[in-house]
Amino acid sequence: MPVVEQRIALLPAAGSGSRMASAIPKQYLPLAGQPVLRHTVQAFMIHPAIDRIVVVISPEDEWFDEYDWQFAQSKLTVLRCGGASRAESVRNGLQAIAPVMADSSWVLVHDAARPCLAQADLSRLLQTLADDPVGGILAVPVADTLKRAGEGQQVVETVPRDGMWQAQTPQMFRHGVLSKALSGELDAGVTDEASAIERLGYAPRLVAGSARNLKITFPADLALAEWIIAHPA
Ligand SMILES: Nc1ccn([C@@H]2O[C@H](COP(=O)(O)OP(=O)(O)OP(=O)(O)O)[C@@H](O)[C@H]2O)c(=O)n1
Ligand SMILES: C[C@](O)(CO)[C@H](O)COP(=O)(O)O
Repeated sequence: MPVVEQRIALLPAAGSGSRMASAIPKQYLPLAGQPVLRHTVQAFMIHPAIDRIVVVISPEDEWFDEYDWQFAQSKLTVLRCGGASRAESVRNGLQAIAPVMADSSWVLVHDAARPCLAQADLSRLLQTLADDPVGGILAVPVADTLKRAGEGQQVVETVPRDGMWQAQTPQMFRHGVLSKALSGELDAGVTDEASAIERLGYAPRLVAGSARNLKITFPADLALAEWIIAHPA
């Protein structure tokens, strides 16, 4: 297969959802009548600038095949190569597609657990970074005052919030540099792709996103996502 420059959405979907405390992984919980993952796939399926969607699931996943993915068959590839951490799942996915990917291809890593990604936000990321030499991420400026807790959960400091942003996904980088960034030790400090890119000495660009692009982490987030899906921007 020829190696061509593409824009690939890589969706890590191999987590166990422990903070959700549900019987099934949160990416398969029902949201507006469909599993969470279907909404996430759909956001990239309908965007004309995305060439392929690669979903990384756990080798032990027993839920994915329970659903109909025909709607996305023209773009969708599923890889059962999820790892012990999000970063490992992303690295494994990158390695699996490497033989058919130009180093210059854009990879947009997006949490399967973020099903409310708006087309306008995705378009803004793609347009802002189209010629960027490094890449970047969707993010939102911190709106609350930040406190650092001590061992007894008492305040030890108020963290100045000027210039503080909350990272979201997609996180968009070239396949070659992202693969290099994730080839190092994936310790607890690598909680997103940008942190690995920063370790190479690069400065990813922050692209303003929306609080609607929430990550479903805790049970209450599902109700918020239901409202967001029911009230398109
Ligand atoms: N080993 C892992 C861990 C997480 N993820 C994915 O990375 C995204 C963000 O991770 P997170 O919200 O932490 O999901 P979980 O790890 O499933 O949640 P928890 O930390 O509560 O267990 C999710 O789409 C999740 O499926 C993954 O692909 N592989
Ligand atoms: C990648 C991410 O969504 C950016 O905020 C976040 O770091 C994922 O954290 P998680 O604990 O793996 O959900």
